[in-house]
Amino acid sequence: MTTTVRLASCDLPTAYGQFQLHAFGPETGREEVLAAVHRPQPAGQQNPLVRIHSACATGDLLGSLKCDCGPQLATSLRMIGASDYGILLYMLCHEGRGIGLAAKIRAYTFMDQGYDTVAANAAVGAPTDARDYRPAASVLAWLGVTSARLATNNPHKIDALRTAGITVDRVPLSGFVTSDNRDYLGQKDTLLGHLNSSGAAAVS
Ligand SMILES: Nc1nc2c(ncn2[C@@H]2O[C@H](COP(=O)(O)OP(=O)(O)OP(=O)(O)O)[C@@H](O)[C@H]2O)c(=O)[nH]1
Ligand SMILES: [Zn+2]
Repeated sequence: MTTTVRLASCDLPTAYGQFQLHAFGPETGREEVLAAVHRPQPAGQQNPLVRIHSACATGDLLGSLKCDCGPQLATSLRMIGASDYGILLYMLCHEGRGIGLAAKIRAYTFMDQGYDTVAANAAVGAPTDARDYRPAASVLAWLGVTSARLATNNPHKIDALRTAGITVDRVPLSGFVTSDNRDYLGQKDTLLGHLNSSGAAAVS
């Protein structure tokens, strides 16, 4: 595995609050993780609210109703912006559960024919999930995070941080169900082992 290093930083005022941005990636190559840190009193709070968000151009940018990424991202940013210490890790390298945008779009055409999300990935020759969370753990280590409240329904993210020595409490981030994403959210629970992605109660 290549080492994840900080490539650039700046301050950024946003609709959700003031953030410090850091781009991380391998020493030679493209950036992989955008870290947005909201910490109004830098010396004070520990145990940040953390969201590790896998890039989803269709959901995050276009408002796709086929998944829950868009509302999960907006809700996370609202929660982080309202917190005393919060961190969004936007995983640029995790589009399509790590298989990339083109492969995800190809998989969507199979899902439109009735394939579930696992079978659709297989139909395009892609693994079910190709995400590596070690860069996210490296970024949190760089930020000095030793314990976190992680907003997720995905147990693999929790396991990855714990393996890296970070203490994790889970904050559920579910309930963003639409008629278009209902089947997919159910498949996340039954096929991918997620913790009630399709649950009724949304985090506010
Ligand atoms: N291959 C594939 N990727 C998808 C599909 N729908 C969403 N994605 C991608 O899945 C990633 C988000 O994963 P999810 O399983 O929705 O959620 P998660 O990030 O694992 O878990 P949470 O932390 O609970 O949100 C993003 O990179 C999306 O682009 C799909 O049908 N096929
Ligand atoms: Zn999505």
